[in-house]
Amino acid sequence: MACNQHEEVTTDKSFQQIISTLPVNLDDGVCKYKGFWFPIRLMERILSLEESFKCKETDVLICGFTKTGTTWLKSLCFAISTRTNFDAFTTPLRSYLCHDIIPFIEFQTNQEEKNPKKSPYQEQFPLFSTHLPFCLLSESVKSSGCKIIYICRDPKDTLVSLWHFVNRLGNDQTLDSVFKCFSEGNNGWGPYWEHVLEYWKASIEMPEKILFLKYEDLKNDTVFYVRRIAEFIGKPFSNKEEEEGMAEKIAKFCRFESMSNLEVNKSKGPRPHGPFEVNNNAFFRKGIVGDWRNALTAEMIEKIDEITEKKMSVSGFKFGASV
Ligand SMILES: Nc1ncnc2c1ncn2[C@@H]1O[C@H](COP(=O)(O)OS(=O)(=O)O)[C@@H](OP(=O)(O)O)[C@H]1O
Repeated sequence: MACNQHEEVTTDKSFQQIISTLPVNLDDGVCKYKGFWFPIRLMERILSLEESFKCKETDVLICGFTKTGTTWLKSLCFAISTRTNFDAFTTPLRSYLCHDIIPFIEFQTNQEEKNPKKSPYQEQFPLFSTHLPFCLLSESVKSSGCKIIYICRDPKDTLVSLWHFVNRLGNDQTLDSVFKCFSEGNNGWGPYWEHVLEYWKASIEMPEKILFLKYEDLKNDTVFYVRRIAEFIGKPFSNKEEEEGMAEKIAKFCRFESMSNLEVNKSKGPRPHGPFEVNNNAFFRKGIVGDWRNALTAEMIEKIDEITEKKMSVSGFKFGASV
């Protein structure tokens, strides 16, 4: 079976067989595979991608756990890749939600749709995205010269963002229940800490292949990271672009205040998003660092910090801004 950008995924009995053996949490609609939990409805697609997603040298895969800033990173990467002038990236970004320009590969459920739509921009600018953990990326992703850009975020902000998001989906869930699920690692694509650690370790082993970013760093100095991403994908800013202030223009256009105010991001939807239907504005809430202080209880903060310390301290990895 082939599953790449050009070929179609079909139902496979062996995938069904694997899925039937996986631990399942029916309350949350997730099953566990290779240490991570995934929505059952996406599992066949995920297995297929793991087996046969094909990458080219020129592809860039944008990766991140849910609610860590993938929408923002997509807009930045798209703008950086497509920039020839201001209109070249602002026109598409004014017309489409980033997730429609660069869809998550596991959300393209092409069992339902015979010919899954690939964004027209992907033909020209090979950007793809996924929430999948590093261990489930296909052999082709790992062995081809394709680049990976990963974003992570403070787990407390990720949790709070997730809680608001699930409520925007109409799943009336208390902070307590989302906290329990997140801290136990049972939510889709979780556990979060292992997700981050895998990419972090891989980025140290292969710095030329994986660029590891933090939401907080991007917030502190977006222009610096716009330049960093451009260099990483082999498209550094020319002297002329520097004189024109292109990196600054991209950072400014993609910042939360402008993206969340675009008509397409304010009012369009609902749209399919993996196993859910969601309005575009669900991807834009506050876009700040440290909002957990307004939501989490002292016990929750203590518990998340404790898990972070336990799981991350050996690696030397620290969440939050680098400086
Ligand atoms: N442009 C820009 N700049 C800064 N922050 C932004 C931006 N766009 C979205 N956001 C905030 O990112 C959070 C959503 O994360 P994701 O985009 O990864 O969500 S998703 O996984 O794609 O559903 C969510 O964070 P919270 O505001 O804390 O909920 C969004 O508001």
